Amino acid sequence: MNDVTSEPLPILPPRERDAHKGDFGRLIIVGGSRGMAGAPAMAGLAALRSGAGLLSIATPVSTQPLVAGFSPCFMTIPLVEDDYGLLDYANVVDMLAAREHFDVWALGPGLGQSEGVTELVAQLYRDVPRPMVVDADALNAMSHALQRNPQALAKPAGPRVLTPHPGEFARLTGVAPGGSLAERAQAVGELCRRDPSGQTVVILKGHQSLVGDGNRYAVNGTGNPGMATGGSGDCLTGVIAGLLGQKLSAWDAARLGMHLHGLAGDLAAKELGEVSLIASDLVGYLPAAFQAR
Ligand SMILES: NC(=O)C1=CN([C@@H]2O[C@H](COP(=O)(O)OP(=O)(O)OC[C@H]3O[C@@H](n4cnc5c(N)ncnc54)[C@H](OP(=O)(O)O)[C@@H]3O)[C@@H](O)[C@H]2O)[C@@H](O)CC1
Ligand SMILES: Nc1ncnc2c1ncn2[C@@H]1O[C@H](COP(=O)(O)OP(=O)(O)O)[C@@H](O)[C@H]1O
Ligand SMILES: [Mg+2]
Repeated sequence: MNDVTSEPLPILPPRERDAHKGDFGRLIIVGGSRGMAGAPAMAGLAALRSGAGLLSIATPVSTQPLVAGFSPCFMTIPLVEDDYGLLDYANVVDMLAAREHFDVWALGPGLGQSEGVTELVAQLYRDVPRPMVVDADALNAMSHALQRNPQALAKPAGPRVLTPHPGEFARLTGVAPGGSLAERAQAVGELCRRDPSGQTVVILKGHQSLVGDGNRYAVNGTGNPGMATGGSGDCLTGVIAGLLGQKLSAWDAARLGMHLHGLAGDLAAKELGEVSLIASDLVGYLPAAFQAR
């Protein structure tokens, strides 16, 4: 199977002298819940380090001040929560109303699992006409949505990049972790083809992460086991969203995002040693990874 670099990786165009933040994407991350404020924050920092123009994080009201505290660059949107700090149905209408305002959406980091989360994620997945990264608990929400509606992944209103690790992939597809590269690629292809409109790209993460769109497949050659730590995947979500905000296609943003995310992990491991790698190191080495290409 080809490496993600076998097909030339896209080069981000030089920035015009009169560029402004709107040129590089207005992103929204829907994530976070009580006890998991870090996940959307790591995704948000990674998105900004990857070049996004503007970033908002929509998160339950009790988590909002914690998320906002991670960076002065974060704008935050409070979401109605239930008694457990998880999203309430009430958010669906407001968030759908925002679907035209933001250029790129990323759903899931730290979102938690509840009826309200499943309802909100399933409707945003179907109706947002913009590129969207779907990760973590948003993938778990889509697993629940599929039980009610087997067509929940079909014909989304815009391009989708799904980023499951093997556990999330197994919940979504019933395909257990492991298997050969060819078997994993076949399972990824079947998941992509749940969307006959051909707008879905899937990254199956872990050692030898692979990306597919139902026709093309590629494996990522960067990264190391030092990245097997909480927050690494949240960071990848942010990188891909940041690249989508700079007008890369879903396929190109996934390939370049995987390559640079793993390169950042390799640079960090070289400097820090693999065992000491934490997700915020990954975020810190992203600028170097973007330069190293
Ligand atoms: N600081 C924060 O706020 C953080 C918040 N986070 C947020 O937590 C939420 C839950 O996400 P999560 O991935 O932590 O838990 P979960 O969905 O139960 O899956 C874990 C299970 O899946 C499996 N598995 C995973 N990888 C595998 C592999 N390579 N190969 C094989 N199996 C593999 C494995 O299952 P096992 O084998 O143990 O049965 C493992 O136990 C999510 O919203 C995320 O954003 C985290 O990002 C951390 C930092
Ligand atoms: N052994 C490994 N080698 C290379 N990359 C790895 C390894 N283990 C994990 N990763 C990478 O780290 C990230 C882990 O994602 P995920 O499990 O979703 O983390 P989290 O949800 O805790 O942020 C993925 O991008 C995966 O490819
Ligand atoms: Mg994850």
